[in-house]
Amino acid sequence: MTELAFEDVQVRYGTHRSGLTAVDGVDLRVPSGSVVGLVGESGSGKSTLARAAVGLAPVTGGRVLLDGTDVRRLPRGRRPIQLVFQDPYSSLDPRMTVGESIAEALPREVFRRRPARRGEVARLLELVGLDAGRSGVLPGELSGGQRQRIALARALAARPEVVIADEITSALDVSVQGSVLNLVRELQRELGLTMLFISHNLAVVRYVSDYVAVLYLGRIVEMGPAERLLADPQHPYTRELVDAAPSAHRSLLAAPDSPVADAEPGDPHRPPAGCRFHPRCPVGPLVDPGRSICTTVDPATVAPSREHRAACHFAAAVEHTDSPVPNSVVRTGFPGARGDTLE
Ligand SMILES: Nc1ncnc2c1ncn2[C@@H]1O[C@H](COP(=O)(O)OP(=O)(O)OP(=O)(O)O)[C@@H](O)[C@H]1O
Repeated sequence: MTELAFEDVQVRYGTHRSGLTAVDGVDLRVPSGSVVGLVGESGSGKSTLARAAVGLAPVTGGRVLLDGTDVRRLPRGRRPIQLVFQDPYSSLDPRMTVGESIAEALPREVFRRRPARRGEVARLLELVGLDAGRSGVLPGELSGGQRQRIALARALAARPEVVIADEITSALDVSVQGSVLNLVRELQRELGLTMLFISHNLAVVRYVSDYVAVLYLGRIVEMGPAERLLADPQHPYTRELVDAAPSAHRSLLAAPDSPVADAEPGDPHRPPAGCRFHPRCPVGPLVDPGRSICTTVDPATVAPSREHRAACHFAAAVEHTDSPVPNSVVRTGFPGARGDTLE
């Protein structure tokens, strides 16, 4: 079992003058064997963070750590972090049979021995709920849900310690989303995987996650145990997401796969000064001009409790909107950032 940690990670695209900082100082820990759900609207940097973990996006600051070791220092040939994408076509070659695609991802010593290779492909197909006899079909002959199962099998073929699932059910019919999510949960538990599960759909995240982290304009604005955070969101942005999501009483499958908030998303090319959320915040200077601190001072994460934290000067005021005392006096890191613990 392995812990994944992002330590003050920054990802900047483009040049100094014309670029944008898609991920800006993210501290996030995915404890060994647990699922952290990462939510946030389109453009908040979710995929960029995922890609940074596997070297597909440029880490321009901070570090990504696997059990304390910078992923850039891992021995060559080791692929302990596997990324599964929304569109399985991006990871499956349409000209290769699904068996070939899975085999290709096996460790070299297994791939070289034909009987072992065959046996392993059959085992992986069964693991993801498909008939081992289907190894000869092409991805185009399969349904979207089946292709996503193949993509999962291919990711697992590499024997990862960490799986990052990036919107893996978003492109699927609502009718098959549930079965793929169930499979993901079963595999994660059975194999003891550490998982970062990315989705813009809060109902989906609620279903699979032990912890939830909320990303807004490249920054984590709140993190905590899933149940607690969703039942009692501290950051006004998280509250917006929770209010916009289908209620827990409604079926997951009935949940519309819609963005979690309707408001105009922030522009990462020109992030606002102070708190990045202040131009749309329902408890900030828009409603109370006395709260000008939000336009000038970037809020650190504040701690209603050790496990559950929000980066808001007036986090407590989300519930008690008359609270006059800025919470920004309490400055601490997120769970997992530099030695803090989630347990
Ligand atoms: N390769 C790239 N070059 C330049 N800018 C990029 C690149 N990839 C992403 N971006 C920009 O970085 C920001 C974050 O994008 P990212 O795809 O990480 O967000 P996201 O939260 O995953 O959104 P979505 O849910 O729409 O995929 C966006 O403004 C996006 O346009």
